Amino acid sequence: MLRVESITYKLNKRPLLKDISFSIRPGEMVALLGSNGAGKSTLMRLLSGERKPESGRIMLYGDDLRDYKRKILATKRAYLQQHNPVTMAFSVKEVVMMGRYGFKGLPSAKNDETAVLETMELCGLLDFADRSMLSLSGGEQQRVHLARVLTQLWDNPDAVLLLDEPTNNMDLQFQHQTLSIAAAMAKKGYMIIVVLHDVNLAAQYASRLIILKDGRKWWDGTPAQVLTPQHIYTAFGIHAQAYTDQSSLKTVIVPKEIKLDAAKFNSNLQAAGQPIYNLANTSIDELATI
Ligand SMILES: Nc1ncnc2c1ncn2[C@@H]1O[C@H](COP(=O)(O)OP(=O)(O)OP(=O)(O)O)[C@@H](O)[C@H]1O
Repeated sequence: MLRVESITYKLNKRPLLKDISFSIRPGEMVALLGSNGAGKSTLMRLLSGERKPESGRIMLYGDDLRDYKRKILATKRAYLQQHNPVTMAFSVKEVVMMGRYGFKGLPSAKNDETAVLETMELCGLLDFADRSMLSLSGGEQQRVHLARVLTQLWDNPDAVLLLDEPTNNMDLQFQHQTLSIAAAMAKKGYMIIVVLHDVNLAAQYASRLIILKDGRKWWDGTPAQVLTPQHIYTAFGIHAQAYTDQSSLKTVIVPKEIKLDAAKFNSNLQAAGQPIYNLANTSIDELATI
C-alpha cells in the first residue's frame, strides 16, 4: 500500500502542492488528471523521491520512503518522467537494460536478460534492439523509456509504477497498448499512478481518477464519479457531456467545441496596451467568426 499523508510542497515560497492525501492499494491503477500547471508532475516528482515534501510524508508498505535504502527502493518503485531527452547514441537494448542497473549484486539480477527481452517484445521493440536511440522517432523513443521502467520492476509485482504522460508522442495504437500494459500490471498487483491528459483514455483504463486543481486534490473516485460535466468544467474550463458507453459501460466524455472568445482576447490585449490586431493582420473578431 502507498499512502500519501497530507503533503505540501513549495518552490521559492510559492505553494505548488497543498495538503494532498490519498492511498493506493496493490492492484489499483489511478490516473492523475488536471489542467496544465495543476501540479501533477510535481506530485509525481515527490512520489519518485526526486523532490522532498515540505511537510507530510509518503509511506510505502508502512515505512516512510525516506527511510528506504536506495537499492531496495529501486526494486519497489520506478518512474517514467514526462520528458526523457536522449543525447547519446546508446542502442535501444542498452537503454532498456539501464532499468536493471540497480539490481547488480541482488539475486534478481539473474532475470535481467529475460526482463529486457519480455518488455522489449511488449513495447514492440524487438526489431529495434540494436538501433541507436538518436535514430528513433519521438514515439519510438518513448516506447524504449517505457520498456526501461517496466524492466526495472518486471519481477516485483508489489512495486509502484509512476508514469508521467507515458503516451506522449505515441500513435493511437501504442497509446492504448501502453495503458493496457499498465492495466494488466495492476491486475498482477502493481500499484500504478499515471498522469494523463486524455480523460477518455483515463476512464477506459484506470480504476480510479484523481483530479488536481491549483495544487489541491479536488476529486478522487471512479471514472463515473469523477468525470461529471460539472467537474470537467471546474477543472478544465470546458463544457462537456458525459455518457456511459453501452457496450463497455465505460464513461465517455465529449467536449463541446469552443469558439474563440474575441471580446475576452481584445479586452486583455487592450489592458496590456496592445493593438487588437495580431495574427497575420487579422483581427481576433474576424478569426472568431471564421
Ligand atoms: N522549477 C520550477 N520553477 C518555477 N515554477 C515551477 C517549476 N516547476 C514547476 N513549476 C510550476 O509549478 C506548477 C505545477 O507544475 P507541474 O509541472 O507540476 O504541472 P502539471 O500539472 O504537471 O502541468 P502539465 O499538464 O502542463 O504538465 C506550474 O505552475 C509550474 O509553472
